[in-house]
Amino acid sequence: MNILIVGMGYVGVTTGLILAELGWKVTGFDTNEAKLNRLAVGTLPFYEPGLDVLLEEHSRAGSISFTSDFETALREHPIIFLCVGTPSRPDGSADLQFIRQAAEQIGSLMTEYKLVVIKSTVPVGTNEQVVRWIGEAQREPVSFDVISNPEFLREGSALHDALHPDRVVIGSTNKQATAIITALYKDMTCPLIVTKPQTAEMIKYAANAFLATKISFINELSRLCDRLGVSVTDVAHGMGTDPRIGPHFLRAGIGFGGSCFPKDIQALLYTAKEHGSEMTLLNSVVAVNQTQISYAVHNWERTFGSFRNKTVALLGLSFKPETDDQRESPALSVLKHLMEEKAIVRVHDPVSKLPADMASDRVRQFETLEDTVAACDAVILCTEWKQYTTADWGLLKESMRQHYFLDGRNALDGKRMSSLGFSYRCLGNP
Ligand SMILES: NC(=O)C1=CN([C@@H]2O[C@H](COP(=O)(O)OP(=O)(O)OC[C@H]3O[C@@H](n4cnc5c(N)ncnc54)[C@H](O)[C@@H]3O)[C@@H](O)[C@H]2O)C=CC1
Ligand SMILES: O=C(O)[C@H]1O[C@H](OP(=O)(O)OP(=O)(O)OC[C@H]2O[C@@H](n3ccc(=O)[nH]c3=O)[C@H](O)[C@@H]2O)[C@H](O)[C@@H](O)[C@@H]1O
Repeated sequence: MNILIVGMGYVGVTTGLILAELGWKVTGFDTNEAKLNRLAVGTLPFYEPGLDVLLEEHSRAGSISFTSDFETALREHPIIFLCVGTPSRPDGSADLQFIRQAAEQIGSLMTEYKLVVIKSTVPVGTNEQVVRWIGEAQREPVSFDVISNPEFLREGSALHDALHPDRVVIGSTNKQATAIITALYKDMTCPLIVTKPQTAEMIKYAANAFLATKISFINELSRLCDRLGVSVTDVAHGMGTDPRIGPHFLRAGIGFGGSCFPKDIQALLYTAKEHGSEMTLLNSVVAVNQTQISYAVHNWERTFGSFRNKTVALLGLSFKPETDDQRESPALSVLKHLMEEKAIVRVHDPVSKLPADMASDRVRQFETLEDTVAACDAVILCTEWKQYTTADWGLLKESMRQHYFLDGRNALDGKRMSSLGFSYRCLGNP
């Protein structure tokens, strides 16, 4: 079966490569020609471990290719996956303009049956809306189906997550469409959950909202742990061994960021408001996350003093390790705070670049960890890249002016750092 993927971002490229890996012939389309050109020569437009190898392999084998000719591609592919972005509008609602564009283009150009699969994260009711958009754009009636197939991969481990998902969710009311998508995923060993499109759409938002809730829960608890002299890491371990709670997403730190949790929570809250439903808990999840960075910074200031005119090494720019994605990155919020406080900031990230509008003679990015920490008064760890957690801090400390280590991800062993001579502070671990 030939599959056309519309939208060559993190999800589109990963989905395309996974489907190629499952044995299907895939073509990628994007309105951004520069992205297509890069992909066509085997270069990923973003950093994601392992995908480059698959891209090279499947490009060489001819199982994946890229095109900017949508009309021809549509003719040659019976199945179309929509993987375009669904960013937040200023009011928090999901902006469906890219979904609509793609749907109308499909409708206006299709001349025979198509199965449209919505992989993007979209609010409940979008599946029916896409059916209307395609139908209205058709020049003459041609049959088609639209099914929902939300994606649950994480950036940084996209390849593993997409190849070994915990479940595949399919929102479909049509037997023929369900049979086609089931055949596509026949080699996946995980449970296949077939449900109504609206339920599939809600499952995606519910999963992200619940994961974010776990993070805000542990972050709020970490503030109390700080006051009580209790280690939140030990508490998370103790509670996480209960299988009803689980050990994941209980790492306290400077909060969640990324292209999805913040926007998806806002979209769910907007849907709730639209339907007159109050989501008190989810509003609090947002509130905790929004105040977590200022909590962390003020906590550190109590140990370190004011950041004014101090030289600080800020480690990590991306919203989590193993990605170059800086969307809603807590690291950038910490950096903004340090800039407001007139600190001198030496920035490092293994793959992510300092945004040009944040660079100045007081804020510079350095290539190596050694250069970054040299003559610094404090290190602030914002993103727990392995390079930072496994570094030889005993050696790095030698070149620092003062020896404060402020760990925004509770990623290092506090006892060990103290034994190396650091004044080590993290969150919820007094
Ligand atoms: N990034 C992630 O880890 C995950 C994202 N999602 C969801 O998947 C969707 C895509 O997310 P990302 O891949 O991160 O987005 P992205 O922003 O990396 O990529 C979106 C791509 O769509 C392209 N595009 C926009 N309009 C188009 C059109 N009409 N035709 C063709 N291409 C078009 C853009 O040029 C861009 O390359 C979103 O709804 C997101 O919420 C779901 C699970 C994981
Ligand atoms: O819809 C999406 O886009 C995706 O959103 C998240 O994936 P992602 O945002 O890539 O990364 P996560 O590993 O979930 O981390 C999100 C944020 O939470 C933070 N986090 C995570 C876990 C934790 O215990 N504590 C914590 O602060 C991370 O540092 C990061 O800033 C979900 O985990 C995916 O299942 C989902 O598909």
